[in-house]
Amino acid sequence: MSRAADRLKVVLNHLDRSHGAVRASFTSAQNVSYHHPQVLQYTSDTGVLTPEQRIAYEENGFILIRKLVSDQDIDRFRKEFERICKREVKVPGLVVMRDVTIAKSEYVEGEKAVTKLQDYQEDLELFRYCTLPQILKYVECFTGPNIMAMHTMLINKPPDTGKKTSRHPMHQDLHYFPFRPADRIVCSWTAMEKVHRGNGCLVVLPGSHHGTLLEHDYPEWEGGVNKMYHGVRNYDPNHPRVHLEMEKGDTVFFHPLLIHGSGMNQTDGFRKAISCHYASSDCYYIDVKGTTQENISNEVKELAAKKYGVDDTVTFQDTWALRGRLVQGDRASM
Ligand SMILES: CCCCCCCCCC(=O)SCCNC(=O)CCNC(=O)[C@H](O)C(C)(C)COP(=O)(O)OP(=O)(O)OC[C@H]1O[C@@H](n2cnc3c(N)ncnc32)[C@H](O)[C@@H]1OP(=O)(O)O
Ligand SMILES: Nc1ncnc2c1ncn2[C@@H]1O[C@H](COP(=O)(O)OP(=O)(O)OP(=O)(O)O)[C@@H](O)[C@H]1O
Ligand SMILES: O=C(O)CCC(=O)C(=O)O
Ligand SMILES: [Fe+2]
Ligand SMILES: [Mg+2]
Repeated sequence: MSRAADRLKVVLNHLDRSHGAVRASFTSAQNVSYHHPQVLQYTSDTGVLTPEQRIAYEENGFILIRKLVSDQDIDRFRKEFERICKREVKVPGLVVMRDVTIAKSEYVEGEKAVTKLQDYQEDLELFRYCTLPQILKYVECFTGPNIMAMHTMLINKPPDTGKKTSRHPMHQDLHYFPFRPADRIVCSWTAMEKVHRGNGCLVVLPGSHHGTLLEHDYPEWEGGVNKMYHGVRNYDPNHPRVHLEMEKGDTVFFHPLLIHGSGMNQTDGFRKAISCHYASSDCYYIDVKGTTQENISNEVKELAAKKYGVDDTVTFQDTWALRGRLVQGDRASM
């Protein structure tokens, strides 16, 4: 463990023994703690995360919990995914995204054409993922007790066609979110099968969540890039990278500023994962005009205009408020 972690651990032990001050500083809206320095910024003590796990998240910006979701649940999500691809169910608001090379070439039917389902919140069977008690138990450590499911995805990373478009460029998810504070947002990402370097597992830059939101844009990739797959413009190429190899049911929770992406799928199977971004319902919307998020906000509004046939009185924030679903506690400002 690093010296910083050693120091955190000493202070944490001290605080746990004293007045529950870590919890107090976390729940206070302003994070004002008059008598103690705020040692743990990212998690609260709900008795779920061990001190070691809290320190690890503090340092790394992610935490991996093995076998959190059962095989039975994952098999149900997979079945529902197949039904959706075969168009046996129609889900309001769902975006079925096809890989850019597939979409622009031959006609492919069924799940082999689908790279990602986005916004499955109206599908009761898939949305069950966002309400699983064992997931929410962890989510609460990051968001606090009032929890909204803000963004839902089922990723079906296709075998690469040779153009490397199955990659997802390195990015921070906060780029897409017009709400704050960032520390009260967390992504839960569950492997639906074994994911490894060969089929394009998640790649993370540990500790990058300590930085600020960076400028994002389309990477200059010769073979093309999927719609809205923005990447961080400049990140330190020497920053250590970690490939998150996971088994079916393993779940990673990560901070929205953590720089991450996924590599090419070099196998002939479709690499599946299901995810949900949660936020405290006490978060608030921000205006992204004049910020680095303006580019994605314009793309989303343009898409929303086409998809819902609405005009530009629908704001980037509205598109989020419409999709968000309360999963625990009370709905406040979101
Ligand atoms: C709201 C953002 C939320 C993100 C939150 C958290 C972090 C997540 C990080 C990400 O995942 S970023 C990626 C987010 N992706 C999306 O939000 C989904 C974007 N995709 C879509 O909305 C649709 O797939 C799209 C509108 C691009 C296409 O759907 P359509 O049903 O209109 O497809 P169609 O096959 O009719 O093709 C229409 C045009 O789009 C093109 N197209 C289709 N799939 C594409 C693709 N994947 N990339 C680029 N272009 C694509 C297609 O070639 C064609 O071009 P042309 O008009 O030039 O002929
Ligand atoms: N040239 C590149 N520019 C920007 N990002 C890249 C580039 N090549 C890979 N990446 C991104 O880096 C991350 C990790 O990729 P990684 O190197 O693990 O996969 P890969 O290049 O597909 O395969 P390999 O493991 O064999 O190198 C992914 O998010 C990927 O999109
Ligand atoms: O490749 C994946 O499964 C994750 C992609 C990702 O980070 C995202 O969609 O935000
Ligand atoms: Fe992401
Ligand atoms: Mg590489």
